[in-house]
Amino acid sequence: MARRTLRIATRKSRLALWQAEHVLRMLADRHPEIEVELVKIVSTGDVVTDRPLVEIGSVGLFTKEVQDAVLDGRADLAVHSLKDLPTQTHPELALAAVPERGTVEDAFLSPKHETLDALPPEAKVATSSLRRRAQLLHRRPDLRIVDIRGNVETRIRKLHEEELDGLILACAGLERLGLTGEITQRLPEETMMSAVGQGALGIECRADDPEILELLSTLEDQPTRQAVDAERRFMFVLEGGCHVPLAARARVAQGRLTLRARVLDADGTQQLEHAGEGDAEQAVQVGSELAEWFLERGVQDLL
Ligand SMILES: NCc1[nH]cc(CCC(=O)O)c1CC(=O)O
Repeated sequence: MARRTLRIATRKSRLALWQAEHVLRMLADRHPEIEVELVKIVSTGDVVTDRPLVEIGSVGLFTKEVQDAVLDGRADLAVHSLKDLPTQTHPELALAAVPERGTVEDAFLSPKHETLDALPPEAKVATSSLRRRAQLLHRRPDLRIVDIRGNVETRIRKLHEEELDGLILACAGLERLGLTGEITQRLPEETMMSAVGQGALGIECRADDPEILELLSTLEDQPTRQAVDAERRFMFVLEGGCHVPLAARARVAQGRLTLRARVLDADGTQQLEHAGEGDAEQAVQVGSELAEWFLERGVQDLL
């Protein structure tokens, strides 16, 4: 390595810092000769917290500024929650490594109620995700879904302060922040299918930086990469950039990949679900084929 010090671009939230430090530790373990440091960046998604995510609307709200730091040379690599990283990749950046995935499921948090199904009629549940909102309403059309913004700790504070009956968050974030004590119920896939890339990290560097690409390849976990490749291709083919309530979960075992996906309308009135499978090495193809299945059934009209 010609460079003695590697700079990792990350957001400043506690979760983002944990994730960047996790990557830093993995790099330090594998390459003790290299110094690694963090470059902390503020993203639009962190600054604009008074408006619903859907309204701000642009993709890459949490990732663009962090990518910019890599593009203009302030950092050598960037660590993102893969869930937040648009499926349309920047032409000058490469998704150099996807490390082993953490917990994929969502969690239900509630100070008053023991399960999601035990919520009283018209209970107030907070989330800013279209996917979570639609799936909640599909199961419980009576629920009042309220928008919530801010980082994980802020949302948990609001849950307790603002008379909310429940909150949905990713288990992965809560585990990383040592907040599993806040989890009331881990939601099964049937109730709340996870987002594309949920629980996984994406590490980007400049596409024309072979030294860093090779170094980062040591962090790669192949089954995770195959799973998220299938999920991301599914979303890429279906979405074409607009936000729709969509969930997808791939699993890889013994070289086989199964991909299950769900598309809903905004109010969860209609839900379409289907699964596909194939050789894990054909992950991308499994993703596009499943997306085609949804397109053939007129899912665009649903959206
Ligand atoms: N958009 C917010 C975000 N992005 C990644 C995570 C948690 C980690 C993950 O799901 O991979 C979260 C918080 C949440 O959804 O609860």
